[in-house]
Amino acid sequence: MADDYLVRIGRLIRDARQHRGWSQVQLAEALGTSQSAINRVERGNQNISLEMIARIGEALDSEIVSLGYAGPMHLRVVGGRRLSGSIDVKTSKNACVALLCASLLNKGRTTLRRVARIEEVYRLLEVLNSIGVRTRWINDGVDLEIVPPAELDMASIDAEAARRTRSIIMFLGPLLHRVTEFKLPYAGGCDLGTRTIEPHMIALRRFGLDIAATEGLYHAQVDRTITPGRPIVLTERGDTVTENALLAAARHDGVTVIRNASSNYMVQDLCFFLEALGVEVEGIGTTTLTVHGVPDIDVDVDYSPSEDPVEAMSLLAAAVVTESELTVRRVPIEFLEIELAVLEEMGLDHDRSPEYTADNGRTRLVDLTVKPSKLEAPIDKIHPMPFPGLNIDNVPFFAAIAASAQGQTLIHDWVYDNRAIYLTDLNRLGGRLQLLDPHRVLVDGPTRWRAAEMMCPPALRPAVVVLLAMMAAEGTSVLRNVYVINRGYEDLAARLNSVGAQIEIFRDI
Ligand SMILES: CC(=O)N[C@H]1[C@@H](OP(=O)(O)OP(=O)(O)OC[C@H]2O[C@@H](n3ccc(=O)[nH]c3=O)[C@H](O)[C@@H]2O)O[C@H](CO)[C@@H](O)[C@@H]1O
Ligand SMILES: C=C(OP(=O)(O)O)C(=O)O
Repeated sequence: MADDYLVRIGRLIRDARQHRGWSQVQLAEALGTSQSAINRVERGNQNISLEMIARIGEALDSEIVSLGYAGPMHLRVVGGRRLSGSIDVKTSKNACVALLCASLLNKGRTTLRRVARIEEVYRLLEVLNSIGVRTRWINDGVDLEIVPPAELDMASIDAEAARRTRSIIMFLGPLLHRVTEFKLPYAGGCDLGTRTIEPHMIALRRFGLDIAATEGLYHAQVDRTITPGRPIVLTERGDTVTENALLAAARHDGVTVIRNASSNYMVQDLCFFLEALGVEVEGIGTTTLTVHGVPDIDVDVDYSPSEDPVEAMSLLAAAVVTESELTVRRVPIEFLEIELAVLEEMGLDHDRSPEYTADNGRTRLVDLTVKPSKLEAPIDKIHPMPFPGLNIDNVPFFAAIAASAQGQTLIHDWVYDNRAIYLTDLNRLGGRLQLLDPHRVLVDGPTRWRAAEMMCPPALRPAVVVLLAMMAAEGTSVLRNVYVINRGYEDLAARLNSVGAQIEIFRDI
């Protein structure tokens, strides 16, 4: 029995080490011991003290053993502090998840640079690992290396991890080229109301994919005699549906035309990656994409996803609500132009550096310095549109910004059934937001924010908006259960602390 525990603890340590991207030698050096000792520990052949487990956990920045269930993460925010200095935008959640799915197209090794270390990525890695894909963090845990097996083990899929993310839906496009029959758990994710997958089904049917949904599973069957032929016209200009169609087209032996395609940032990043795989894509950045498929992709590819415009917007909003001067570096400006035009009309004072190129060699970046400004409510309503409109995921940040402005702002989030409703959580912090209907919120500003203790709304962007308001509120606030924030932001608390915030992470015992 004791031996069994040693083996299990050894396995946990090995996983945590690999997750960190360390070799046994590196861990041994950090602990002042030998590689052979680490090897014995990982194989369960070494009695190990609690003190040693704690030291290993510390070295690997990972809690190896917790008492019972490791409780949810909470944040304690001491608000009213001004931010200052500069902060870098990380790579985007939405491109990273698409690229992880896209790695299934490739028989060779895929290396993705500076992948966001976020829960959404971790869930997809768990799923990939469970079906036999080897992944490891390299270069001090910064980059990710992905090597698919010759045959995928779909029967062993980690259904629990899969159900926690909607992005799993993007396995369909690549998988239809690898397996003729498979089961995939229903796509999950934030609670934003109904999110149909019908447009995905309609697009992928053209590649012979037939899906029956029963008992929490999509039962997929592929008829390889069916090929797209005439152009695929998407019924919605959605981001992931466009990506799924691209992923299916990438290995289709022929030319596929996709119309009403999203030209949003993550789609562009995926197109650049497909080009690196040798798949020619015409029309990148437009709503008609022409894909010259390559049936057999076997290359060692190295790609750097670009920076996240939604994280850039979040950081910019943090500066606005805390009335700070803050430089947000590596802002993908093309995907934030409309937001900035609206903010400029509201009176936001900011400087932009000359443009420079992201590591993908394509996306244009700037450094943006936001200055404390007297904001006025915009005359027109704030509402999203598919790119190049105001980004759907940036809309919630306008609720916090509007609350800082003088006057009334109408926010119309037509996209999601539930998301606008969560914005009224800001009222617990002194906001004056009136829900006109499930999609429209009238925000009265300016706001004298006050501290509060509350549960995180179960939706990523509204949750971050609440956190920003807590940063603006004098006193100590508590935000409970922040998994949804960690789903999309890497080390947000620590990074905000690095520019002057005071946010402490704590957990229930
Ligand atoms: C992993 C990823 O990339 N996620 C993004 C992606 O999700 P994803 O592409 O999965 O978004 P959905 O397909 O759920 O679309 C979002 C909502 O918009 C509606 N809709 C969309 C397009 C359209 O032309 N008409 C229309 O009505 C859909 O019915 C749905 O209710 O796009 C969303 C909308 O930009 C973003 O919030 C998500 O962050
Ligand atoms: C809704 C979002 O993403 P997802 O598609 O991952 O739920 C988001 O990023 O705000």
